[in-house]
Amino acid sequence: MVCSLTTRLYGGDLIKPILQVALDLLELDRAIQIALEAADGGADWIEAGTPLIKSEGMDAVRELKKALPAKKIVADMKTVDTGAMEVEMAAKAGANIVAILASSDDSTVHDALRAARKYGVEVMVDLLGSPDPVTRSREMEALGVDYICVHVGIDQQMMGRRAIDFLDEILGHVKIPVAVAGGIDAPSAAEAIAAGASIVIVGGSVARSPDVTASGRKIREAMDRAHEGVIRRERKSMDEEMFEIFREVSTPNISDAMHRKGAMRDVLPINPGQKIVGRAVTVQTFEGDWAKSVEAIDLAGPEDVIVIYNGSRYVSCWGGLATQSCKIKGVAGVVIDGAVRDLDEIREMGYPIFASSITPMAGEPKGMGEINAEITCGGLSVRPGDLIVGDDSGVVVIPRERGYEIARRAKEVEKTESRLREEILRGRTLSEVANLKRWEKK
Ligand SMILES: O=C([C@H](O)CO)[C@H](O)[C@H](O)COP(=O)(O)O
Repeated sequence: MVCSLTTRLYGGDLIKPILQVALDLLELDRAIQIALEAADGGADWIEAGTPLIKSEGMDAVRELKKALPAKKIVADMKTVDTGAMEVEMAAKAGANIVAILASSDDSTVHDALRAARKYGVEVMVDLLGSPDPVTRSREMEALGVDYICVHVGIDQQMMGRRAIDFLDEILGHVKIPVAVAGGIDAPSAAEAIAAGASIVIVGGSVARSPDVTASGRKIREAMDRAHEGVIRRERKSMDEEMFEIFREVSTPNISDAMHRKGAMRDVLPINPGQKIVGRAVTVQTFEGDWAKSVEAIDLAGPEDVIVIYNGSRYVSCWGGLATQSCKIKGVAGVVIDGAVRDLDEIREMGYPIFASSITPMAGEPKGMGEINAEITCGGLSVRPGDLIVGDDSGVVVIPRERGYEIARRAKEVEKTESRLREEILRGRTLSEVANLKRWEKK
């Protein structure tokens, strides 16, 4: 669908779309550096993100204003009470715009507006979590706020919600400028401007990028060219998106996204350099009995990983012929809590197999056990349909009901690490960029 740009004429001048870069990190020194790079990349406004404000207080606003005196500083307070107090503190620290929550009581909005007018700052109202955003945005406009922010929060994004879908609901219902925030990247920034947004708020796509300036420029250019016409991207299914992300991120990223959980013990790659992503087809067998393991090949497909509990380190339930059969069938890979053999053949085929031990001795096809029951593999419970990702660091299990969410969160971990790596390459130590001395959990 081609969206034509809604030209917004305020007082006769076409308003250039605003790029606001949000600094949602905990360390102020890193935030200042990223802000300077974002300004070089075309950011018009700089936002002291809520996590930064919670971590550093109003020093976050003070130091950003000091570093970039010519830029508008937005304090994303997400105020929900004591409107005047929070606006006053942000204004006195140097903020030009203060963000409050639309879900706050009208008394808080009135109080915030009174302080805003007194201290010469503007108020942006964030629709995050509003049960009736259209009605509430109209009410906020009537109360006199300066901007409306259509916002899908980071946790909501991890569940698949997109700000651009939500934006269409609001535009056309208010006359004041509308901002959009929530997982915005260059294509969705262009879509937002073409749909009629006046302000695009970007956090992770810029602030967690190894090259902040280049990422900012890319979004700036997309916004400035939106008037040429934008093709709104067809959304992939959540399953497609999930598999795509799991193929991109590492098992350490995934484990971190699950708060350092989900890794199998003593199950390692037989063929280094291989990656597997798939849904578990589980096999419960007994020492050396390889019948059910092989029968599982008949049930498994290209997006499946056969996960076997055989329980013996000394009798193999898997070898070259089974691997050949899997490869021909196109099964994504095999994970075995147990022994494997015929390594020369398996390595020759370059097929992804993970196992806990190696032996030349096989057992018998007795047919004991079952397929697609819940099993324990590598010390973890694995249910049919759970997501399995394996790489040179090992194998992780993601509960099937959290697959998409964990994929998205792992992608955020990967983005954060890419920025930290850049700062280490510039000469800082890991403990400095991670500010370990401050955040060691006592
Ligand atoms: O307001 C934000 C969020 O609630 C964390 O405080 C972010 O600044 C906003 O979502 C923009 O960040 P991205 O979604 O990473 O672009």
